[in-house]
Amino acid sequence: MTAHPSVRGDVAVLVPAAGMGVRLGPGAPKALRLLRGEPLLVHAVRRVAAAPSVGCIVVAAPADAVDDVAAMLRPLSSPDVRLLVVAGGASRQASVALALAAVPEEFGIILVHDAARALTPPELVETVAAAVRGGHGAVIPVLAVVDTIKQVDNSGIVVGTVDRSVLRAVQTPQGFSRTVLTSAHAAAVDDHTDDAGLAEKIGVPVHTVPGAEAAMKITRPFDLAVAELLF
Ligand SMILES: Nc1ccn([C@@H]2O[C@H](COP(=O)(O)OP(=O)(O)OP(=O)(O)O)[C@@H](O)[C@H]2O)c(=O)n1
Ligand SMILES: C[C@](O)(CO)[C@H](O)COP(=O)(O)O
Repeated sequence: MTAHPSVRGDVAVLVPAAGMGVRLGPGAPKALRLLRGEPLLVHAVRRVAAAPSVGCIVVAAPADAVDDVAAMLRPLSSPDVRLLVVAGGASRQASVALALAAVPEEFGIILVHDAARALTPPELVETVAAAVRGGHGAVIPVLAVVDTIKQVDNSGIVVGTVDRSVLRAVQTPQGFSRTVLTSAHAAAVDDHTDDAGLAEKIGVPVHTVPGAEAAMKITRPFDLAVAELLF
């Protein structure tokens, strides 16, 4: 991955971690489930904190686990990286909004990540931060789509084949100037699966950078097994 010059500590990263992990199956909230003996959230925050640009991390934890999560993450904080934990909300978007409200005023660049992308390399955090620092108001990491994509109707019959050359699979962290992210959330009228979708809604151009295979989202049991192997 390309190395970028970075400015130590000018970036805040929001880590929504309040989801239940329904698709992963029964158990603790997904961010607290273990990968090689440590919670997914610990893996994710450790990698974010290792990115030189990051000066603050705000985690949105399950509401009944805020104190436990703060204690769990305390060893990852340092004089260079402030760590805050707030209670998350009923949707990812609500959790991001609650974390955003807690970001100290001095941070003008804000990235939004997923605890579920536990193995995201610090270099990807740097790449996204550098693109925002370079003047893009909204930045997302993307990968090419490798499968053929079909559109189907309600009975499962194929309606057509989509041109995959114009499609991208979107990852996190997604990066924003503070103004764009706060305006996008303030204008939100319905739920979106990512923050760039909110920026699109207010007419902000969204810049893409190359994603990373290791930034895969752990969603289903198969993904957790893959992450164990990748580790
Ligand atoms: N109310 C919610 C829902 C999701 N998230 C977070 O948003 C990220 C991406 O969501 P996803 O992978 O879909 O997690 P879950 O919502 O936990 O998964 P599921 O839909 O299978 O329950 C995760 O880190 C998750 O913890 C959150 O902070 N608050
Ligand atoms: C934000 C995200 O990870 C980008 O791919 C994704 O949209 C989250 O979606 P989910 O349905 O909440 O897993």
